Amino acid sequence: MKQDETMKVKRYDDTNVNPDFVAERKKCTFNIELLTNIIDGSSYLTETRRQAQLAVLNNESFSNLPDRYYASRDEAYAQNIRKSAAYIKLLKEDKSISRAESYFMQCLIFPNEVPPFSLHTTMFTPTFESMADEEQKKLWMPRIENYEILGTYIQTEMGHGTNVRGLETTATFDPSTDEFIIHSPTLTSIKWWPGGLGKTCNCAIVMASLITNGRNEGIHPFIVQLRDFETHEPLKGGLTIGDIGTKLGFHGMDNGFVKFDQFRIPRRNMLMKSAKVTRDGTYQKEKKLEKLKYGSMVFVRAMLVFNQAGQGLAQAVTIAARYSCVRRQSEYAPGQEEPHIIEYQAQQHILFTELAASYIFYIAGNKLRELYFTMNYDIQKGDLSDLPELHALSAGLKALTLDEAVVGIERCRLICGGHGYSAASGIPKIYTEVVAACTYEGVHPVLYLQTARYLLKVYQAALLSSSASSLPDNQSSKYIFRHLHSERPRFHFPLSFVEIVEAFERRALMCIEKASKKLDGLLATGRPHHEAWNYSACYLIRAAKAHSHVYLTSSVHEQLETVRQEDAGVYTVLGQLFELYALKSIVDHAVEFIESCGITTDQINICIERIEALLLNIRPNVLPLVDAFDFPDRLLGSALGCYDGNVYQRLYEYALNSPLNKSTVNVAYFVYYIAINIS
Ligand SMILES: CCCCCCCCCCCCCCCCCCCC(=O)SCCNC(=O)CCNC(=O)[C@H](O)C(C)(C)COP(=O)(O)OP(=O)(O)OC[C@H]1O[C@@H](n2cnc3c(N)ncnc32)[C@H](O)[C@@H]1OP(=O)(O)O
Ligand SMILES: Cc1cc2nc3c(=O)[nH]c(=O)nc-3n(C[C@H](O)[C@H](O)[C@H](O)COP(=O)(O)OP(=O)(O)OC[C@H]3O[C@@H](n4cnc5c(N)ncnc54)[C@H](O)[C@@H]3O)c2cc1C
Repeated sequence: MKQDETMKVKRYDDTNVNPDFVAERKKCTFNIELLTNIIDGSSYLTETRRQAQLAVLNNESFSNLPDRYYASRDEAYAQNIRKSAAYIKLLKEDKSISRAESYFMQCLIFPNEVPPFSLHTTMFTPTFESMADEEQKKLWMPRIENYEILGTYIQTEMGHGTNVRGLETTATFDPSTDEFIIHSPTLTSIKWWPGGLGKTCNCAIVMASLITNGRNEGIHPFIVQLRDFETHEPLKGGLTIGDIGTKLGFHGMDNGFVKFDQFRIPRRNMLMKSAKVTRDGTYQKEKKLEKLKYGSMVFVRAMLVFNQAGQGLAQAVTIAARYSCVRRQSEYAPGQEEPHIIEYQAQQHILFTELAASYIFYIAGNKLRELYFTMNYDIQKGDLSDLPELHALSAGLKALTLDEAVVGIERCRLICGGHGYSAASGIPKIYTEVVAACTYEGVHPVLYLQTARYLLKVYQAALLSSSASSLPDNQSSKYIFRHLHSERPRFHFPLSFVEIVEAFERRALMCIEKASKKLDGLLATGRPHHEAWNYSACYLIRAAKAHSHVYLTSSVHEQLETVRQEDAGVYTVLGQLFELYALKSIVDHAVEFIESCGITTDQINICIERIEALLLNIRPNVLPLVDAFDFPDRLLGSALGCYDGNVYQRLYEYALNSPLNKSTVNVAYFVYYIAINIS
């Protein structure tokens, strides 16, 4: 990005700050900047992010409507298109903007929004790059990269989402014209949901069943032009396209539908890296590369851990923490001033456990992102050996962290009392965006079952081997080999960090063993595999969740070991958050830990006591810990969560801006009530 040397990156504006906040911030015991660097991934990324954010704040084309929460759906969409146009213009003009910079800019330009063009960058382009052959890339990529082509990813249909193999849309090869005919044969086969399809994108990757020489060869990707590049009108020849209507959130996004009626595309629009249809209609495929077609789903799932679970929960926690340090309520001691609600242990228990979770998801999410890019490098070169691991890990972690994050966001809203229910708190918007991610890119029971499928395979392999040496170091399931044939240790309380990680591993191994036994038991009664699998689902899902918890604890523990060498203050606070998250999970799943680690109910009670001690330890640092997330006020969009803590003034301004306050007597009231009463 072209840097403006005159722009100085200032962390926060320290003028006009609520005196309660000034006092709170003085209690800080650690170096906030260092912690921010850890959350971002490095000091370089912190600086990159701040420069990118500043560029957005200083650019008027990215300004929002006077108040985003009062926008109608039309206004929200129009605003997103206006900002998208300015953003894409900027990316085209300044080719030096890096991927990370553009990502940071996008987050602030579209706070808690998935903008209409986002499928172009997150799914359309990655799928095309991964599935097209070299000649196709040469032909299409220049127009994709300069946004002349704006694409979406069309997979889900009205009748099928999870079962990709069950999709009904067909792409039938017609050798007489050298074309594929894309067709929606039924009402349920209408493509439904793709982001940006309704009004915005002019092209798409369409997933459809390939039929040639009368044979159905299964689901394949095709690049399809949907709209005219000049007029933006849907192309003639068999397309009905539109927006699917209002949803729980995503108001600024045109999720769409498309019905294909014998719509023709050239044969070479089939993406032909791993499979192709020749001019005479012969189908050829490279079996080894078949699973590449699932690749963009793996990418987005892996990114959602830090981007939605980590960041979404961290934003809600920031808002709830700041508000809790301003809000005073109830008589704590007779005759004394009402305390800030942060002083109530009940408040602290919810707030600090969610604070801890947000740090865990952020840090583990960053590690998963790095792992994805490392593994994907080989995968794209044709070595798919890491794909099962990456698929299992990203599926399980997407599911677990988002499951926990949405509950956490809602808990944060609840502990803000009545004002949490106002859109002005910013939390409802965060919730509706993050909860969408629990559905898109795969519903969670299904994803957990994918992870479990992989775990059972690893477990079977471990039963046959006594050493883990056959597994590469980066395999998150290595502990299965390590612990299967080793003695369970005696755990000491309070648990050390190393013991915490081993306890999670032992619990996961037990859950995997139980799932395997359950499945084998059902198979032994003569049930067919699909039925035995279905009636083992509860065990399998428990195993997948426990395994995902292993990754969370072990990757954050690894980070802690690095921090220990660097800074004692940061190590202490991060250690407290790690311990709090881990102990709360142990208490929440006490039965599994008692059974797998040979610990007693008394020792669970020690964990409960330790949690209470940790709440006291964390209390002085609560504002600095959320300040370390370094969220600009504009990103949070919250009257309760602003850096300066001037909550009441902002709430009042928000109410005064309500469109209902534009008149003293509302027209509808006049027409339907006063007028009728008068007559
Ligand atoms: C600092 C800067 C960084 C920059 C980062 C950028 C940040 C990006 C932020 C992200 C923002 C996100 C915005 C996104 C906007 C919304 C996008 C929404 C898009 C969608 O929702 S698209 C539709 C998604 N649909 C689904 O997810 C459907 C779910 N269903 C499936 O995935 C599969 O069909 C299912 C359930 C896995 C089963 O399929 P099936 O055919 O039945 O397969 P099998 O079970 O028989 O398994 C076959 C075999 O394949 C393996 N498998 C399955 N899936 C995958 C996969 N994805 N990858 C690899 N391998 C896979 C499976 O394990 C089996 O293997 P075996 O060896 O056991 O046979
Ligand atoms: C905001 C949003 C954006 C989206 N964007 C896109 C997009 O850009 N492109 C696109 O193609 N799609 C998109 N989708 C669609 C999304 O990917 C699907 O909704 C999702 O994959 C789930 O499919 P489904 O809706 O058909 O649910 P179903 O598959 O019908 O599942 C319904 C429920 O049935 C149960 N179930 C189903 N199958 C199983 C099973 N095998 N085992 C156990 N339980 C099962 C689960 O409880 C599941 O929740 C989007 C969806 C949303 C909400």
